[in-house]
Amino acid sequence: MERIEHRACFGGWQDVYRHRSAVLGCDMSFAIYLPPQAQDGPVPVLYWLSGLTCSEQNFITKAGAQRYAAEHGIAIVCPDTSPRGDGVADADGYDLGKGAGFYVNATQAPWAAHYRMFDYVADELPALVEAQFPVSDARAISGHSMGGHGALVLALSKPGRYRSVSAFAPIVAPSLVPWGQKAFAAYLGDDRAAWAQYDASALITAAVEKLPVLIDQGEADEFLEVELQPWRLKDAADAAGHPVYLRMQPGYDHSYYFIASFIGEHIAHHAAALKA
Ligand SMILES: N[C@@H](CCC(=O)N[C@@H](CS)C(=O)NCC(=O)O)C(=O)O
Repeated sequence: MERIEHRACFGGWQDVYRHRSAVLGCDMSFAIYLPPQAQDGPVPVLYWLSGLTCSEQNFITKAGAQRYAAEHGIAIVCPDTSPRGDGVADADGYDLGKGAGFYVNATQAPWAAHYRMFDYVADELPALVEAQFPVSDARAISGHSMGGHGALVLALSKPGRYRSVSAFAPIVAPSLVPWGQKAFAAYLGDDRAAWAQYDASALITAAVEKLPVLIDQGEADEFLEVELQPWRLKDAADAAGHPVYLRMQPGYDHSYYFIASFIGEHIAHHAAALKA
């Protein structure tokens, strides 16, 4: 593992590392913010999953989260959104292939060789982070859009792994919307049972652990009606008695201006659970 960026930030450090991922079979970069409290002992970790077209850079340069992470004494780990490198399959569109891993374990050629972002985020990355940095095993997870989908699916399908979960403008029903249908058909084939394993609105009907879910969604989000449809998760959760707090935010679009506006509240939400 090699440190490739190191910057002082709100009394802590915003770093980026490169490492060899055995799960993905390629070199990967991830970002980690270590708050000032990490100098005195292990701190809890929030995992942030970004959306389509992003790398580990978008969140650390645009969300303004470090101020709140420093206030609450929480580390933030941001993985990339897909496997990377010359030997890794890709497609022309921005919504499939590199930058669009959808946090699934692909089963179909040519994707299955490297696209195993579910296992990478659930297991390999936390094991590495917990072995190498002054962090505890108290974990929270959040994300945006495709990353909101990833955060919801990971929290719903790995009971006990995370103490809290939230999302910004998540893709909540990938099996039913164009972004998800394109990616799932490519990565998982046409077996709808395989799709359901990665569909938060399907998973929430049978989740054994009822972690409260905080969601912020901009009402002026250009992807709201066709790709996001957060009411699908809310309706399924209400029917299952699973607490979902869906906050519709007038005027906000899909961008990091929206994320920056509410990230402080999300970090406070996670801090309450991580320190309980
Ligand atoms: N740029 C794409 C949309 C992709 C997009 O909005 N990506 C979101 C996540 S789904 C994002 O975070 N973009 C990068 C950024 O805003 O920094 C398009 O051509 O329609």
